[in-house]
Amino acid sequence: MLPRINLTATQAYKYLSNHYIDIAPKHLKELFEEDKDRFEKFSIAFDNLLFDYSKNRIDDTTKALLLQLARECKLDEAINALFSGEAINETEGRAVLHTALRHQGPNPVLVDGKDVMPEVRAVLANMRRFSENVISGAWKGHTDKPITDVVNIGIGGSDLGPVMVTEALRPFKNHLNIHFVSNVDGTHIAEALKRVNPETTLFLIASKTFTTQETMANAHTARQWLLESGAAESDVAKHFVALSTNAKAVADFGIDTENMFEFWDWVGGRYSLWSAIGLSIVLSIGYENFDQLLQGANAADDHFHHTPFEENIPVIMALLGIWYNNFFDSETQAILPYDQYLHRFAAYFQQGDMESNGKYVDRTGAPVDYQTGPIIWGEPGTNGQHAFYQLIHQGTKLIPCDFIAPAQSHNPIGEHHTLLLSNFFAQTEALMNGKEEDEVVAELKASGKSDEEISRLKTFKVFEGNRPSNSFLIKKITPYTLGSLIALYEHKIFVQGIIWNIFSFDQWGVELGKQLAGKILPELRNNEPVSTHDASTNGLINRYKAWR
Ligand SMILES: O=P(O)(O)OC[C@H]1O[C@H](O)[C@H](O)[C@@H](O)[C@@H]1O
Repeated sequence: MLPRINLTATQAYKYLSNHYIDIAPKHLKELFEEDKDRFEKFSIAFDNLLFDYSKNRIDDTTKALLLQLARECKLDEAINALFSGEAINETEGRAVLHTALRHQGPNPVLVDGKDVMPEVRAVLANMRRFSENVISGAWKGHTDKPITDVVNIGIGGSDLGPVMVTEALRPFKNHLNIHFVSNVDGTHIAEALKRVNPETTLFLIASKTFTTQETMANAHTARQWLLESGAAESDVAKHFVALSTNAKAVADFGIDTENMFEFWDWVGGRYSLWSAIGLSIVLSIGYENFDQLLQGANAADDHFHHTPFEENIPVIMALLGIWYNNFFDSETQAILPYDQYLHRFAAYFQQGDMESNGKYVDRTGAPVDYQTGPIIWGEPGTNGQHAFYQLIHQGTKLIPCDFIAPAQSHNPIGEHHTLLLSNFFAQTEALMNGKEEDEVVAELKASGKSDEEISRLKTFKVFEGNRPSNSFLIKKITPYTLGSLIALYEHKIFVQGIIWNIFSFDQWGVELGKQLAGKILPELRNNEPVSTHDASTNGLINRYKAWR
C-alpha cells in the first residue's frame, strides 16, 4: 500500500511556506551572483543528457527542504512499491509495471508472485518476428503484394505514444508509411483511407480494453473498406492485427488471436508505448531501434531507482514542479522542444501528466486542500517564440518551462542548427535575466528617440525576468536517448503523484463524458425533439436535429 501523507501537514511544507517568503522576492540574477558554483551544483549529467536546473528560483535551503518533503512523504517506500510490482494502482487493484516492459538482465519481475519477464520477452520476440516479415516484404496482402502502409487505429495511450515516438525517430525510419487514426470523426479515417491501397495496407487495432468506442468504430470502418475493395472475409487476417489485453473482444471482432500481440493490465494506457502498443514504432524503425528505446528507458529506470534523491533527475524535476505549483501558484508547465522531430512531445505528456495527476481526491478518499497536477502544454521552438512566448516573458503568470534540445541535428543543413540552438540558449537566458530599464533607455537613445518618446516607451520594453526554466541538452536524439528522456518524465509524474498523495494510475475522470455520450447517442438516432436534459443541452441537441 502506498503511504498516506497529507502534503500540507508535513514539517517540510511549513518550512517551505516560510522559506518561500524569503526566496520569492529574490531575483535569479542575484542567486547566480551569490553562488559561483550554481551551475555545477544544480545540474546533473546522465549518459548523453545534461539536465541543468540552475535557472530555478531555488537555493541550497530550498533544495534541502524539497528533499525533506520527498522523504517525509516516504518517496523511497513508494519507489520500492512501484518497482516491486505492488498493486499501487489501488482503485483498480493493479500493479504498475511499465518498467518491466523495458527491464533488462536475468532478474525476475514479480506480479502476485509470478515472474512476468518470460511473457514480456515472448511478446517482444513475436513483435520482432512479425515486424521483420512485414518490413522484408515476406508478409503479403491478400493479392500477394508486400505491405507498403501501416495504419494504427487507436486513441489516447494507444495513439499518442506511438505517434510521438515515430515522429521523433523519423531519421531512423524504413520504407513503410505509417499512418495514425484516432478521432471518431469520420474525417480522420476517411482521409487516411484516401492515401492507402487495400491490397498493401496493414491495420493495427491498438486498444488495451478493445472496447473503446472511437477505436472500434474506426476499426469496423476500415474492415468494411477492405471488404468493399473486393477482399474476402478470409483475407482480413492478412490485413488486421490487434494490440490488446482483451483476447475475447479481439476474437469477437473477428481478428484471429494468432494475430494478437498481448499486453497486461499492469500496463497503464498512457505508459504503454513500450508494450505491444509500440508495434507501429517497431514497424517504422525496426526492432533493433525499438530495443534501443527500451534500453534507454531502462537506464533511466535504474537511475531513478538507485540514485540518491539529491542527484536524481525525475525527483528533482518533480520537486521543482511542486515548488512552483504549490508555493508560487503556477498553474501550468510548458514543455518546449527545440527539435522539430519532437513536435508531439508536449501533446504526449499532456495525457501522461494530466490524466495521471489531474485528481482532487487524495489517497485517503478526501478532497485535497492544495493544488495537484499542472496544465501541460507546449510547442516546438522556435515556432512557440513567434506565438505565445510574449506571455511567458511579459505576462502576469509564472510559467516554469522545460527547454529540450539536441546538440547534434539529424539534418545539419547550413547554419540551421546553430541558429536553432542560439534561440534555445537565448530564451532561457532572457527569461532569467530580463532587461532592465537602464538598458532599455540606452537602446532607445542609441536609436535616436527623443527623451519624450523614451519616457513614453520604456516601461513597455522592460522585461522583469526571474522566470524559471529547466534545460535538457541531449547529445543527439536517438532511440536510446529518447527512451531515457520519456522515462525520466514518466517518473517525474510518479513522484509528484506520491507527494500530492493522489493515485496517478487510474483515470476515473474520463468516464462521465463517455457515459453521457452513450445515453445521448440513441436520442440522436431519431428526429424527436428531446426534453430530458437541462435547457442548454436540450436546446443544442434540438438545434442540431433541425440543422442536420
Ligand atoms: O487503449 P484503449 O483501451 O482503447 O484506451 C484508450 C484510452 O481511452 C481512455 O478513455 C483512457 O482515458 C486512456 O487512458 C486510454 O489510453
